[in-house]
Amino acid sequence: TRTSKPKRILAYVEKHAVPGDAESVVNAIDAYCSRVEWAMNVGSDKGKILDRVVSETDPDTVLELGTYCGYSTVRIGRLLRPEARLVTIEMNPDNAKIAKQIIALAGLNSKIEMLVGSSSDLIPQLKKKLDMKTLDLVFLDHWKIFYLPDTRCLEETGLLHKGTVLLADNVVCPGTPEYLKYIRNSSRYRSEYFPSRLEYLQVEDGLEKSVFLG
Ligand SMILES: O=C(NCCNC(=O)c1cc(-c2ccc(F)cc2)cc(O)c1O)c1cc(O)ncn1
Ligand SMILES: [Mg+2]
Repeated sequence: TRTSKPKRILAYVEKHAVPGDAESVVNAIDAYCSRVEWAMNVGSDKGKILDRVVSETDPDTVLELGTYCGYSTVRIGRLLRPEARLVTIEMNPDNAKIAKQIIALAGLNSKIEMLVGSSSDLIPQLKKKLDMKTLDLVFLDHWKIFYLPDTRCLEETGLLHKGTVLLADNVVCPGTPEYLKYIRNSSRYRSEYFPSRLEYLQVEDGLEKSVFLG
């Protein structure tokens, strides 16, 4: 069947990355998306901020909302300790299929579990499905209108603990106004904005880091 952008990204990664070398997978996707065709990966500028937050948090359990091709999944997974676990939720089954192959090529299958479906359906199941005690880090990068309802759901399902870090992509572009308004005005979070650039472009964007205070 006709190729899709995720399929073209996978083909490029298969050709240019070193199997088992997660860093080379990240670099291959960045090379393709900066030279050939733009794609909605968090990218290398915001990716460096993501790397710093992941390293400082040193999480045992991570939830990613919005896998797409698995760029940030691999970017986060490559920094996790062997016993740490990352669950990533992707709504689009075609994207999930590509992401699974990219995650496998990066050699990160043992740390990463992908769930395909809507975050609002799957978050309530996380607690029992994966014996998830609580989450140390949540990376929000799916549909921007879902950031707030899914954060409320995470609170209500008891998946957040004192110190859980929420890191939200695209709070400027495309923008997540309702989420920002809630999280910056809530006494249950301490938030900080990290200004950056939209992936592969000169447009402003940034990440919002919010620590749950319990
Ligand atoms: O997660 C689902 N889509 C990707 C979300 N991500 C984005 O939309 C996204 C968009 C942009 C972007 C920025 C500027 C621009 F001009 C166009 C797009 C950048 C990013 O960094 C993103 O992350 C999804 C959930 C669902 O329920 N059904 C189907 N798809
Ligand atoms: Mg994004």
